[in-house]
Amino acid sequence: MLKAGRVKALGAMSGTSLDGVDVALIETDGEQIFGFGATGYRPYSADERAVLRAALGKWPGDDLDRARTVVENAHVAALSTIEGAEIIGFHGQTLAHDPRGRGTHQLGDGAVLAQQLGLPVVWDFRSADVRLGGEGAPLAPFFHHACARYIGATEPVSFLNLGGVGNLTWIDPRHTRPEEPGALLAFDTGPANAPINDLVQKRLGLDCDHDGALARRGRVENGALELFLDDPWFYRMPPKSLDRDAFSDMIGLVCELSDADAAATLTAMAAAAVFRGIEHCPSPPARVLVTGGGRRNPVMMQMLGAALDCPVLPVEDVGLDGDMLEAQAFAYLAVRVARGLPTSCTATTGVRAAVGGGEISRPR
Ligand SMILES: Nc1ncnc2c1ncn2[C@@H]1O[C@H](COP(=O)(O)OP(=O)(O)OP(=O)(O)O)[C@@H](O)[C@H]1O
Ligand SMILES: CC(=O)N[C@H]1[C@@H]2OC[C@@H](O2)[C@@H](O)[C@@H]1O[C@H](C)C(=O)O
Repeated sequence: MLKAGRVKALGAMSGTSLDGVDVALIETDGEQIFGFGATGYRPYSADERAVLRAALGKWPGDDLDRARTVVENAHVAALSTIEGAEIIGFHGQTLAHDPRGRGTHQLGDGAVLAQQLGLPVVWDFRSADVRLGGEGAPLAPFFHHACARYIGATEPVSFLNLGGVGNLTWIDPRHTRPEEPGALLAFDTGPANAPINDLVQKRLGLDCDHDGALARRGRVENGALELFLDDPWFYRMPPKSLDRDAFSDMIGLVCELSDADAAATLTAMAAAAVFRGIEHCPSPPARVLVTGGGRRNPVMMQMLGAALDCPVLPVEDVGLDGDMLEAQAFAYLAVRVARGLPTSCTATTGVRAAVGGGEISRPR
């Protein structure tokens, strides 16, 4: 049993951009955040990344031995650099996500980590939600609610994560519990950095359009942008979630364009997807707080700022760490699971009733 009151929880996240493992310590009772602690990052080597990339789209039962070893070893290496944790939240590496079909698949065995690290590990956060009819994603929204209260927000605010995929959480912080009706609305907005990374990787051998350098020199092709926004995804009501590669053929929309115009157009698509998403919110947020790697792309941030009617700010402006928010989220959610508190609800994943997702493995 986890001791009552505040605990130090360590979270680990390996996101859809396959860059590496983020780890972060937080102090929480599963409801309130009391403070943030040490953080760490363990990048995947080029070889490891290639193994993971080759495993994308695979399901349990497929041959995943090499990829599993990469994920588990990188997590043990990252997590063992941080001392003082009483419990670990381990997200794993999403390989496939098809909540209305085959389910959702995060690679990595929490029991192996518990054994190697000597601590209880909460993992497989998404499956229970999917079994109850939910999207299984996004799961950070309950943590975003706690963050909104931690920063003292008093009116509706949104958190926007710009990772490989984008996801948005609208929060009314006047509700004390995240599962209360009216407290939250959350959903994936659409593709964010993944198509830009794929484009510059394929054409130029680069990892990303660093600082938006390429997009800054390009011109947005409005015809391609309009075709993109015609996708039925944008007319679907939230909650809704995406697989990393769900929009991978959008690169086809920019294949005739120059490198700079293609990058500018894909960046505009990521921003327009957010703009469309905000229209689903119950009321306009007073500010949009941006987390994830996309907040470092000034072109994407400028496009968002121009399209939205409220300040669009990196989460650092309110004292949070935009590189670590997802790792912190899974630390927070681990404590909620251990305490029997829900981690998602109808407004965040469409699940039939609020549910606590996650399996707990203890060292033998
Ligand atoms: N300086 C920068 N300029 C432009 N883009 C950047 C910069 N820094 C990071 N990025 C983009 O952010 C991406 C990483 O974002 P992040 O770490 O939030 O993704 P993730 O957590 O793997 O994804 P997800 O949240 O979808 O699981 C990089 O792959 C890159 O595309
Ligand atoms: C299935 C899956 O891993 N989804 C990720 C992905 O990356 C961003 C977006 O799509 C979000 O829905 C989710 O991650 C964050 C951490 C979440 O669950 O909130």
